[in-house]
Amino acid sequence: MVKAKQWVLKKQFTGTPKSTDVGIREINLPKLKDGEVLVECIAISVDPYQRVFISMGKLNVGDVMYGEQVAKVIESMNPDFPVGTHVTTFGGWSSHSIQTGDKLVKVPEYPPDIPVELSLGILGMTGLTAYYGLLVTGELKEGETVYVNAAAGAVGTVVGQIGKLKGCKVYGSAGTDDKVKYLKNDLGFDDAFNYKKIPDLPSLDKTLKKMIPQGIDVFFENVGGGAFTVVCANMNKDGRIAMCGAISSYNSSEQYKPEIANFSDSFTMKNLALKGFTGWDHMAKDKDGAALKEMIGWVREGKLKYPGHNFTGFENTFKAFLSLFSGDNIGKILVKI
Ligand SMILES: NC(=O)C1=CN([C@@H]2O[C@H](COP(=O)(O)OP(=O)(O)OC[C@H]3O[C@@H](n4cnc5c(N)ncnc54)[C@H](OP(=O)(O)O)[C@@H]3O)[C@@H](O)[C@H]2O)C=CC1
Ligand SMILES: CCCCCC(=O)/C=C/[C@@H]1[C@@H](C/C=C\CCCC(=O)O)[C@@H](O)C[C@H]1O
Repeated sequence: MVKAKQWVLKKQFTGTPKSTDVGIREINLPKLKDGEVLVECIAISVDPYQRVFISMGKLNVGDVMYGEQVAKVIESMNPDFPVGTHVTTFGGWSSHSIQTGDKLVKVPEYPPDIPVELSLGILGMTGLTAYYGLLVTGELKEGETVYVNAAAGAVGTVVGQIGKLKGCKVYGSAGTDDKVKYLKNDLGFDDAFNYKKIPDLPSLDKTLKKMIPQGIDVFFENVGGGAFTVVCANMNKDGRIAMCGAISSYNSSEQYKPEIANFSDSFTMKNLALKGFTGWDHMAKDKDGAALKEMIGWVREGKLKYPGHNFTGFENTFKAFLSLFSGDNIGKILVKI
């Protein structure tokens, strides 16, 4: 009999999640039935949407925390997924789980120098969100100017690098001086700033005007809040906003803040386009995985770096999750089991 460790929701989150809102339990998993496999988790992905799922009421108290993991098949009653197969699956924050074939995606046969964990980051949901958001939703063209916030994160680091690969000017903001240095010195951003050092929205406007005098063509929005209006005011005619997320609101219970001012000045007069998207929807439409193939090629050729921070040990999953909101780390955050 195999025991599985699971993180479960003990109390619906209000504000920043607390350690008392979740807990670890151990359960005995039943024997496999035909078509099922037993997977052992290699790494768990912690992602901001997992916080939003709680606000949306998608999880009940007692449910296993939702999320994607990369795992290895260790017992199989499904010939399509023999023992040893590496898969990604929404197995949640669990050490072991029983899955059916329709809930599993085989990790592609990567070259030996590419670790399977990248299927949760640059070669998975966050990397592909950057790719599709910038190139498909944002319709980025060579020579244009991109601005991305949360730029030193899992999605932001990839947005900036793809922007540079496409021959564009790339600017970003992040919450520490070390992150800003990393963006400029290691990832090739043309410039970046620490938004925590900007005292108010008029100062943000001045910063953007000085740093990006040519104006922004594609705004890759990860953060939301009052800065949104200011960035839009610094966009060029026919600019596109790829609305990826709004992490600044995820721990807030205020639902309707009147934050969009000067709507007509920016949107009507400059013909701006605002489009939301999920990486997930784009992936489902990209049937032959053309984006993933291109990303694997760029990683192999050393054209894309994949910074990340690994927490070690199942018991550190919640700590890893909280670090998304405190902004302590650069790149994709994973928990290695
Ligand atoms: N549409 C889609 O399909 C997807 C959307 N997303 C969205 O993309 C965004 C980034 O996700 P991801 O790359 O995984 O996460 P990150 O790796 O970027 O981690 C989150 C970062 O957000 C910043 N942050 C946290 N709280 C705040 C705040 N209150 N104000 C400003 N910045 C904050 C922190 O960096 P800093 O130091 O800069 O503050 C932190 O490091 C999120 O909004 C997420 O929901 C992600 C994946 C898919
Ligand atoms: C749930 C809002 C999250 C905000 C943006 C974000 O981080 C998106 C990430 C997606 C994520 C969630 C996708 C869909 C939510 C469905 C809600 C519903 O009504 O069922 C995940 O699927 C991968 C990312 O593409």
